Amino acid sequence: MEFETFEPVYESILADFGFDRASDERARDVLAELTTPFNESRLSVLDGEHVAICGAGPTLAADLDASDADRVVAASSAAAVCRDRDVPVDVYITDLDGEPELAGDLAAAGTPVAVHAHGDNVERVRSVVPQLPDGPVLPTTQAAPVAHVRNFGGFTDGDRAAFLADHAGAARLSFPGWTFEDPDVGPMKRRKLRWAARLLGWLERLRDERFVVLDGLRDDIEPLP
Ligand SMILES: Nc1ncnc2c1ncn2[C@@H]1O[C@H](COP(=O)(O)OP(=O)(O)OP(=O)(O)O)[C@@H](O)[C@H]1O
Ligand SMILES: Nc1nc2c(c(=O)[nH]1)N=C(CO)CN2
Repeated sequence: MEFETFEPVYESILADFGFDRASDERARDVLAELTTPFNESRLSVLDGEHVAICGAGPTLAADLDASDADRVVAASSAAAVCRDRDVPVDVYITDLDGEPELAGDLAAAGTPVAVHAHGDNVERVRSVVPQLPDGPVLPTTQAAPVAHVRNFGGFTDGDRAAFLADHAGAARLSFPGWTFEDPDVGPMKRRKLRWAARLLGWLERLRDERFVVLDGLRDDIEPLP
């Protein structure tokens, strides 16, 4: 997705959470300084494939057992569940919120790691990114892309994973480990998951696909943009 298409939605997210665009831009610029251009041919493993976009909800382990996807994109701590179940991760998406060792281990194994910088994680970007090998790191932003820092659309790690897989040509997306109405998440996470649902609703319309994970929710989520 082009940033011009995403920008009005980004502005609504900023307004809803009270996030500051200039802080996102500063974080993006720090990430640009700490990284080198990512060779996007590394994402071609997703092209034409049925890609599982793994979320960190409580059903992930069981959903993985039942999944017939060709490829796995793991969002944040979902990658730890994949690792524990010996499910290989093809692409890892993170804002470095969880275990920083996961990003290091996956990048060391050559797995593409999409590292996201935003206004509230710049210190983690500064401490973790210099430890990662250059080639597998795909730097991302939710603000306007600059230099080699990319924005494929999306907000939370999970829905950004879906927008990235879409960009990489995935033929079908499924969503193991996604629970939008999760009683165990706090109010902030709940709000973020609402946005994730809206963003996935937008993406399924753009792709002319129906994501089963949204069944029963569509009447309830405000359409974007
Ligand atoms: N019930 C759920 N609880 C947590 N994450 C979920 C759930 N359902 C889906 N997800 C997706 O899984 C992703 C990874 O979740 P995790 O809790 O590891 O992330 P996080 O680092 O806090 O993510 P984010 O910062 O993007 O909110 C989330 O970004 C979200 O898109
Ligand atoms: N500024 C800012 N941006 C974000 C944040 C956040 O907490 N602050 N959280 C995200 C996903 O959890 C994605 N983007």
